Amino acid sequence: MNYARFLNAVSKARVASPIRELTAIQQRGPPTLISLASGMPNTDMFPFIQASVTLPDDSQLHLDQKLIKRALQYSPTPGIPELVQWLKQLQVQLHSPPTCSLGPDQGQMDLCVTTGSQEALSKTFEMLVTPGDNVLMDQPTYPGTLAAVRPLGCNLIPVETDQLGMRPDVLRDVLSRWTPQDCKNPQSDVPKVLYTIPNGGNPTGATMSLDRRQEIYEIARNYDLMILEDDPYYFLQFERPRLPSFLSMDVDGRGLKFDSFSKILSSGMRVGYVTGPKPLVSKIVLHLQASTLHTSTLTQMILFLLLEKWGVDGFLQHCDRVSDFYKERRDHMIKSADKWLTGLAEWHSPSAGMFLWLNLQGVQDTHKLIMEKAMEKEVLFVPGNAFSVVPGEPSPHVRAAFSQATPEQMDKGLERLARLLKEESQLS
Ligand SMILES: Cc1ncc(COP(=O)(O)O)c(CNc2cc3ccccc3n(O)c2=O)c1O
Repeated sequence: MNYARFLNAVSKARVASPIRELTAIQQRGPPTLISLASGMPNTDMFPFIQASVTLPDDSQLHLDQKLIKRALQYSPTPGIPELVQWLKQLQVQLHSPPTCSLGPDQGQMDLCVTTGSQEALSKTFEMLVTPGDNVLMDQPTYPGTLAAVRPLGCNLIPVETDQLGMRPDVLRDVLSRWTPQDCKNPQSDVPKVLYTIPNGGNPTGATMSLDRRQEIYEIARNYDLMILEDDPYYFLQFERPRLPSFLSMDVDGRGLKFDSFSKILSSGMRVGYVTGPKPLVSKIVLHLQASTLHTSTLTQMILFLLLEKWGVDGFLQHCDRVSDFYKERRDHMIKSADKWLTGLAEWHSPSAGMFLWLNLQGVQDTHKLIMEKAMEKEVLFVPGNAFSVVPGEPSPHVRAAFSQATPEQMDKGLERLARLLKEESQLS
């Protein structure tokens, strides 16, 4: 892979921060190392002596006086080494990335901890996108990604999805404006980046079939596309075994995988990790060095203590429990949808994630209906136009989340929506 083709001028101009490099050297150095280099504060002045977190089995994660001093101090930008190592081993065990066997400059698998996958996504678009670029995206898609990429002045090209995720036939049709040879022409405006949410898509709940993943990867090879695999719902796949990731089939080193602990351990801890080719992950690290410096050391330490205690098997058992929890809530939501919305809306039962994508019959655009009328009925959804790649495009859809509401609240909420739809149809 020629990674220089994908970096924009800003990212090419990023160089290592000498101070951050010294932090890394100092942290790797022997205890006998005397450093008068870094401006790290003296931890003796921090008013925190110990910290403990209690787990469901009443066991404790404990940061003693020595550990908490480290946890309250600056740490390496890519993440605290023990957490980075644990996560790399997790990726190898789950995905067997072909990129592990590539050389460092050829796309060897690397990984960086980020402050939520949202930070990784925004830094990645800021690394890859130049104003005027054509960028391929799931349609509809996650508004947080649209918020990150839209201001960069690129041309977002929607690629329709259905209940099986991004449609390869539509992708081929979109790309037919160019030829595969165009990717060898630096002057061509052929797209270089494809963004997709393969599991439990936000907002559609769609999970991409294996055939489509393989077909889309081949299209990406043919047009030399980078695949941004936004995957916060990977562990919320309700069926096992989980479907293979793009990371697991990435023989070229053309993918970046964005993982998150938000849906499985804590959204407020703000810990995500991006896995991908070393040349690109290194550039993301440089961007972090010039912005957040690193994800909270304290948060990383608490997370690592938990993962070290659980081990991979224990972690995956926890993920299975979480997945089963959302599968049961999906069942409640579908049962209520069948009861109240049959004939009024259409939907597909999601096989992952926490969202149901409702197509409201006879409604041209749900925005006004939801923001005004539904509020009167005291029920809230997200109107479909919030997820459209094309700004302001009307949508007959609403996104319903089954993550927090109780089964009774889901049932009452969909009943209220049904009543609203019936009233509207009588008025029209
Ligand atoms: C596809 C996709 N990619 C990345 C992210 C970001 O995850 P993180 O940074 O690792 O926590 C998300 C999080 N999605 C949402 C977040 C959220 C936060 C407050 C309130 C509402 C929220 N709603 O509705 C969301 O969908 C996502 O769905």
